[in-house]
Amino acid sequence: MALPWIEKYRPKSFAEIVNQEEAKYTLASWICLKFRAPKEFCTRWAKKRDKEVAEAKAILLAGPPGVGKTTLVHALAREIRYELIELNASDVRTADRLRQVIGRGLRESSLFGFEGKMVLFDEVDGLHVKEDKGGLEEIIEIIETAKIPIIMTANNPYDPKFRPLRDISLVVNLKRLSEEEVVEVLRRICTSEGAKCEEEALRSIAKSSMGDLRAAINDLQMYLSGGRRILTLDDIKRVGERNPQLSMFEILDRVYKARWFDEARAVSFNPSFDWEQYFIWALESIPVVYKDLEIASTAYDRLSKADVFMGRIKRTQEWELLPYALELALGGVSQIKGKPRLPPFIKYGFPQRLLLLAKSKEARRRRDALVEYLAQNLHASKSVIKSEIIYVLSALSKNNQSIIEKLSKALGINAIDIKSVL
Ligand SMILES: Nc1ncnc2c1ncn2[C@@H]1O[C@H](COP(=O)(O)OP(=O)(O)OP(=O)(O)O)[C@@H](O)[C@H]1O
Repeated sequence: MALPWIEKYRPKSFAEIVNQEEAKYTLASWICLKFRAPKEFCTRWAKKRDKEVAEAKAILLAGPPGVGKTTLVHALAREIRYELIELNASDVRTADRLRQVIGRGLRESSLFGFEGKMVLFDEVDGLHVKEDKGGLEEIIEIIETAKIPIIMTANNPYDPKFRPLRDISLVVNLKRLSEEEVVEVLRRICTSEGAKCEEEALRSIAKSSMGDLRAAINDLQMYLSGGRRILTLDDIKRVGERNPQLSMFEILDRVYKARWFDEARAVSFNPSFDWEQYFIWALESIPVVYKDLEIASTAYDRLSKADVFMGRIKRTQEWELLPYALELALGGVSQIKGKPRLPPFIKYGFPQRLLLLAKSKEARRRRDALVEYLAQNLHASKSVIKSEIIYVLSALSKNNQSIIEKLSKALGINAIDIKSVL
């Protein structure tokens, strides 16, 4: 099963993480000063004695995408043999949910001889402070009271709304990787994949990645997909200097017309590949491409299985399942026994579901404004407004035009538009 290379080559130890020495020293020092950690690890990495490190209640790793924030925390957990409880913004959506997940993680005893537990809040800047009611406060509360290491990551923690989080944490900045460092990692991957990669080709990939190692590794895997063993600068020029940002029409075309499984699968390495969009488009394009009912139903079956995997990955963060989901959704939809020869030009339609959403966008915006206004003024949650109040209001306003006029005035939206969403 082909694992994405960013997972296959994810560093397992501190030493394997390229650059980021400052971050490694700070993180290790904090752990060694405040928690239990193996002596050899502390001797090697805990080089800081600053007061601010010793006093930090939590660590906030900040830096651009793909420079090793998440990898650093995973490697740390492994080095000190701690079990990692990993949370992302969707787990933190409400304080209750967060308490539930953390509580369960901390209550359950560790198997496999872990020495302790630690928590990673990945991408805390993905929290929508306003909607994620109580999520931020709850993280702060957990940090204040926790007896275990709590580490967060963020691309941009400098937004004023995260001020309270910054105030109780030590912000550790990770550096953007240099072109040279990116080339070095790519070169190592080429060697272990048994591929001959021209130095200039790797340099070109590194240059366009702008220090994002994840993007660079994904690009390399895309260029070497389908079992290719040689990569030259010409190959890269042919495909396009920067990764081709494929439109959804091109993505579908590549999937359906792929000659072999890996070729279809390679579409996912394209930086513009968006799983959720692909799903919507594939769902509607299957009957356009496969006229034969049996073939179409096999394709649907595989797509739906992929969706089950994706749902499970989102819920449980079991990323090891990702290759299975992608292979079913791409290779599985593309390579079906008895599939007829496809015509050179297929008219993929723009999905009806997306069209409908686009058409109703303005109406939804007005409705959202109304819901927001009512929620604030009636001190009720948005879901109560949507499920109950709106209907009452709609019924009342039928015989009482003044309600509409008052709302129209308060919201600055004309009365006809208000009426249309009630
Ligand atoms: N400093 C590094 N050394 C070696 N490999 C790295 C480094 N940074 C990133 N990588 C590679 O890139 C992949 C992505 O890295 P990681 O998930 O840690 O990025 P990140 O900084 O957390 O990015 P994001 O903010 O987008 O989540 C890793 O699986 C690893 O293969």
